[in-house]
Amino acid sequence: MKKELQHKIDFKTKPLGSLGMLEKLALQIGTIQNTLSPTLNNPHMIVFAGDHGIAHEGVSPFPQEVTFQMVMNFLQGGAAINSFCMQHDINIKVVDSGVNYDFEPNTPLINHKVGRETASFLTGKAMTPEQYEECIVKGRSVVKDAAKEGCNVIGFGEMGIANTSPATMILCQICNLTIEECTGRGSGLNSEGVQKKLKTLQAAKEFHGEIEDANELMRTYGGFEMAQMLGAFLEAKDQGMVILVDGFITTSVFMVAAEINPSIRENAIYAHQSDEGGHRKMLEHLGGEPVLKLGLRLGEGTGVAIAYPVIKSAVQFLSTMASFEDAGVSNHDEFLDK
Ligand SMILES: Cc1cc2ncn([C@H]3O[C@H](COP(=O)(O)O)[C@@H](O)[C@H]3O)c2cc1C
Ligand SMILES: O=C(O)c1cccnc1
Repeated sequence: MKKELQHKIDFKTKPLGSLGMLEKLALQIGTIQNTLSPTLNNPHMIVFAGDHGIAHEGVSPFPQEVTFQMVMNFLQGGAAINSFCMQHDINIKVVDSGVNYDFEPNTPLINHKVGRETASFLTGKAMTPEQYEECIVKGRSVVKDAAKEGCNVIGFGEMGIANTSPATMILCQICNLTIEECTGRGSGLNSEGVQKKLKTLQAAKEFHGEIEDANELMRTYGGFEMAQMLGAFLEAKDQGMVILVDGFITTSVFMVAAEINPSIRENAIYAHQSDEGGHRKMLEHLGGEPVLKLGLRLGEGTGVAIAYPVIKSAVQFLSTMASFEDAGVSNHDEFLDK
């Protein structure tokens, strides 16, 4: 199929390779769907939210309650991710994976609460084995439901005050880097704040040591929203979906998914490169080329939603552009740079 797709791309009425990255995306999406005429159907953005015990250690400039306050904001349509999903007709769903707040029973949330917050990974494992397993199952079920609605392209977002800290621990372990090389400002720490975060994460690293097993790594450091996202990534691969990968936190989860199932990389499009320093290192590790580089450092899935129209353009040219033959355009190749 790859060869036929490349032929279809090369014989469109344009100089060879002139649509740049769109050509790579068209080839990838056609290969994922095993067709010369891929389509993107019912795009979904699933935002997982959860609270973190490590938030009490002063690793974020914001208090924990911002997690539930932002969840309310998502539900009222007022967050950045709502704006961009609305702009591009992306179906947004919000999951309470483990927020430290009692939402009203009729709140339009997917209620997958596993706990009120994880345990602080400074002094133990963030999750029990049972909580971790529950997260994987619940994350998978959200994607199964999206698949039933005809969704074949999906992205994930997250909300969880302090979650750049577990993402940092995961990066450090998988890429074999020092905590110093992986720690950044998160949602806006000043340099003094970064030093405090660094010391806390270094202490956690000393406490836990090396963790080779990917599931154990997520159970040790991850949030409920991150572990559910891991289940969701694995399910999206099993469903053959096009998977859109967002920023620093989401990509840390994706790296764990790629340790568990390396072939998931074939389905992944890296929406953007975040301004959080470690994100570039994650993309290098995965061998991923970001679609956009806009200096975003927000999360929520915003990079995915903003990149989505570009990804749509890749499928669009493949399905609607004429070939040289169709259009009667001459395709001389005497001086062609091949
Ligand atoms: C108002 C607000 C909205 C956000 N939306 C996403 N994040 C982002 O910031 C958090 C991670 O950064 P840290 O580890 O420094 O706490 C996550 O919730 C992430 O999604 C936000 C953060 C804030 C404050
Ligand atoms: O890149 C991200 O996803 C990110 C960066 C900083 C804070 N929150 C999210």
